[in-house]
Amino acid sequence: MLTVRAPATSANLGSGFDVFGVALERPADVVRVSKAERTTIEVTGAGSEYIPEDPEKNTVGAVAKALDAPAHIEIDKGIRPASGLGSSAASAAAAAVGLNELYGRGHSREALVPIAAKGEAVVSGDAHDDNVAPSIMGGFTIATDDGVTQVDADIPLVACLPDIVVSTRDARRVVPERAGVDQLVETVGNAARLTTGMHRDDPDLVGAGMYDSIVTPARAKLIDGYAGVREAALEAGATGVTISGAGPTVIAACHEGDQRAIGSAMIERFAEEDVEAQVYQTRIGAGATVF
Ligand SMILES: Nc1ncnc2c1ncn2[C@@H]1O[C@H](COP(=O)(O)OP(=O)(O)OP(=O)(O)O)[C@@H](O)[C@H]1O
Ligand SMILES: N[C@@H](CCO)C(=O)O
Repeated sequence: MLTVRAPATSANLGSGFDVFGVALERPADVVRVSKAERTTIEVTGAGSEYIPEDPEKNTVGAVAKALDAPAHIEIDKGIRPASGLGSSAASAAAAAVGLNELYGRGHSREALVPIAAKGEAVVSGDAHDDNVAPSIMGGFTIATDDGVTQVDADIPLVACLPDIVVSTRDARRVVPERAGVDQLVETVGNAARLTTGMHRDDPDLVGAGMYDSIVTPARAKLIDGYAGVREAALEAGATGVTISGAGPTVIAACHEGDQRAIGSAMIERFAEEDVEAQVYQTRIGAGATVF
């Protein structure tokens, strides 16, 4: 038997829709895999009552199939589903890393990314890699059709998860089909600033690069109180704030020592909308770890 801890992730970071992602130091899923004749799945932990154990419907089932690695897979969820924190991707990433090792398949971490993404296709209809890439490889990742570029980065973050459910499938329906040239120019500039900020471990540059005027405003309508929470986080010292993945988590970049004040401000602002929320004081962290 093998045990793997795979971290939550924050995809998009505003200017990098479907491309950028970061691994978060916490929360995480813990997945145990043991060889079996056929794949069976057991799920416990956060939101487990909403997660199917049928291998055709759980992200880890698709991964076991792709690796031709039937197994009994126990998933202990530390990441609530439909959170915008890459919950379904973390399980898929953990299964890919664990089954690859258990069956000695010999794939590199980068080669496991498209395999884990097959799990994402099961739940969102699309095999995007921007959550599985950082969950497997750690740090800041740039996932394109040509592969993944990974940068080790260290930026303090605050992830505020409100008690609202937004499924990736629904959040993808509101993404605008077109953008103007002005918006594209602005987005390229912000994405470049964010990438440079990651290389320099510079929270100001990363925060400034998190601004996006194309996808985020359309999705903000699915999160009660988003504009006020963003404003409150910025007033409390955040260097940038955006929607994490497809939402509803709101993610803020900041300087060391500012996380507590920012987290409290975000929770208080959600409370004014009668929305309960929880905060993770976190930072960019490592990828899946085998025990
Ligand atoms: N192992 C799994 N862990 C979590 N959710 C799963 C898993 N397998 C299948 N699902 C299903 O996936 C859906 C949640 O995935 P979704 O992509 O909407 O959210 P997310 O993974 O938290 O967020 P995001 O991709 O926006 O960061 C739920 O319907 C859940 O039942
Ligand atoms: N890039 C994806 C991440 C969610 O899985 C989205 O925003 O729809």
